[in-house]
Amino acid sequence: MQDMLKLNNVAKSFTLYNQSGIQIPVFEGLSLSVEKGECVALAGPSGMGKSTLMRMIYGNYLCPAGAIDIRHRDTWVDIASADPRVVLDIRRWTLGYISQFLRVVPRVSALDVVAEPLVGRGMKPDEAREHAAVMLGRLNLPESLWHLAPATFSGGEQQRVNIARGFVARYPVMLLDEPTASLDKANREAVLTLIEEAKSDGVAVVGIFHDAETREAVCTREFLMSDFKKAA
Ligand SMILES: Nc1ncnc2c1ncn2[C@@H]1O[C@H](COP(=O)(O)OP(=O)(O)OP(=O)(O)O)[C@@H](O)[C@H]1O
Repeated sequence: MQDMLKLNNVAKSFTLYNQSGIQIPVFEGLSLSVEKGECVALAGPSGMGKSTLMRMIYGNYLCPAGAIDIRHRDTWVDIASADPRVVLDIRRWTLGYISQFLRVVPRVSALDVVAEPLVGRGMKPDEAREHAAVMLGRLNLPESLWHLAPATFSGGEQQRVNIARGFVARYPVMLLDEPTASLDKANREAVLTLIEEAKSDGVAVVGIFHDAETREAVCTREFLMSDFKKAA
């Protein structure tokens, strides 16, 4: 199988500049490869750096040591050192990220929030909204909410808008940070089906799933973060 993501000797510490420059070591010497169709669960106790690693892969946190290589447009690109314009192109076409919380934009309807990744790829807005409607329907979001801005939605409703937005366009690599955290059983099942479909399409998935049942249902392998814990 083909590798899609390769982390090589990655390390991370935080420096708290407003608290006497205290250093918080997180992990070091971390290497991980993820192939097409795999779903790797980042596992390990709280505070081991699971969310931090996700944000580094997405390019939100700096990567001070090592490389984060992603297969983008059939060439390997190191996100850790890539030009910001290249990172944006990677996010548009190659790397999707479903965080725990929806970034709510005032006055933009749920339908348009979900359609946006497709519009960003050049699809006509009406056609993109049709795809968005299908995805919101699959995630059981009541049609009465589709034309409202998600700011007033419940936690579970916002999470489903976020998931619909993440799955409406196909990304060859996906990062999922607790995608089922606020969902009931029926909606969790809907999300698991979307993840299974992505895997069947060859998407390489990296996820954090605190719920063991969900993890066992979709993950092909666990990656234990505590093996790379950096000593204080
Ligand atoms: N922006 C930040 N600034 C300073 N320290 C941070 C920052 N983000 C995370 N940390 C620290 O890095 C460590 C790892 O945090 P992280 O949230 O990645 O852990 P986690 O394994 O995802 O935990 P959990 O399972 O509880 O969500 C923690 O000690 C945390 O305090």
